[in-house]
Amino acid sequence: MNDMRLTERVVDATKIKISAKDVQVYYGASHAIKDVNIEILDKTVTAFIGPSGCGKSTFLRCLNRMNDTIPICRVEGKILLDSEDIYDRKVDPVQLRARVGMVFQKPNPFPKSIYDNVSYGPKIHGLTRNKAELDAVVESSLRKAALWNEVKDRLDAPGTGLSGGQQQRLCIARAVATSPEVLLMDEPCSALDPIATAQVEELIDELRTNFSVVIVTHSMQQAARVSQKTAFFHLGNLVEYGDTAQIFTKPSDPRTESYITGRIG
Ligand SMILES: Nc1ncnc2c1ncn2[C@@H]1O[C@H](COP(=O)(O)OP(=O)(O)OP(=O)(O)O)[C@@H](O)[C@H]1O
Repeated sequence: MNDMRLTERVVDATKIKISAKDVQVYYGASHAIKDVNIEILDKTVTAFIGPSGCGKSTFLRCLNRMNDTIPICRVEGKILLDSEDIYDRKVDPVQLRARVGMVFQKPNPFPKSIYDNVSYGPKIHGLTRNKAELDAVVESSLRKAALWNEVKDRLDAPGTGLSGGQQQRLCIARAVATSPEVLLMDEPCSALDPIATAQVEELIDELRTNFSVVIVTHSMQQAARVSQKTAFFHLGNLVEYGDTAQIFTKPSDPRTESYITGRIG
């Protein structure tokens, strides 16, 4: 944990972006998330950590209703984005996912050009009026994803032809192209080499100036490097949630302490 930069970290964001209340998730009869309450701040990176199978990804997927796509999955409780209940009947999940974007473990660009990968979201959501505006969104999204300089001369080349790290930054560009308010990242670096991981981590830090970022990670070093807030999950429970520096140096629950010292998980 030599590269932890805990003391540099100041949490100045106070606006609550997502508020989850008494959330339960079931897969059939199996109770995967138990009574989770959490308030996720705007313009902050929040890390979800915990042993394999503790429910990190399940809970992350609740935040943009990705669990809707799993037929046996049932979500109870309330999740508010700003003050709007995202499970309300009136909410269109497709529109919601433009506001709460997601980046997955394995880079998954569409089998289309780099340009088309990034322009797809703004096009289907009607966010631009003409080609010049679309070009501008594609460029600014690729810049936000720190990829523009590497691809600006080959926007028509297939996205799948990029390196793994570039593909993941393309997926980040695709997610930010719809100007989301929240970006969910499910182990976004697990398929990347250390150099690409460092680039994506640096990017995550920049992204929080514009978005609330929630990242699931298996790496405690990564959680310590990129996040200001950390939530520790264990057996479907949110055991402890607080400032990253506090969680890693003075956890208040013995289960958190066991995990961060390597005794469980
Ligand atoms: N699609 C699914 N159908 C049935 N059960 C599932 C499904 N997805 C997850 N589960 C179960 O829900 C529990 C939580 O899984 P989840 O993947 O959310 O944990 P996790 O903490 O993200 O794990 P990991 O770190 O291994 O990715 C586990 O018991 C898992 O087997």
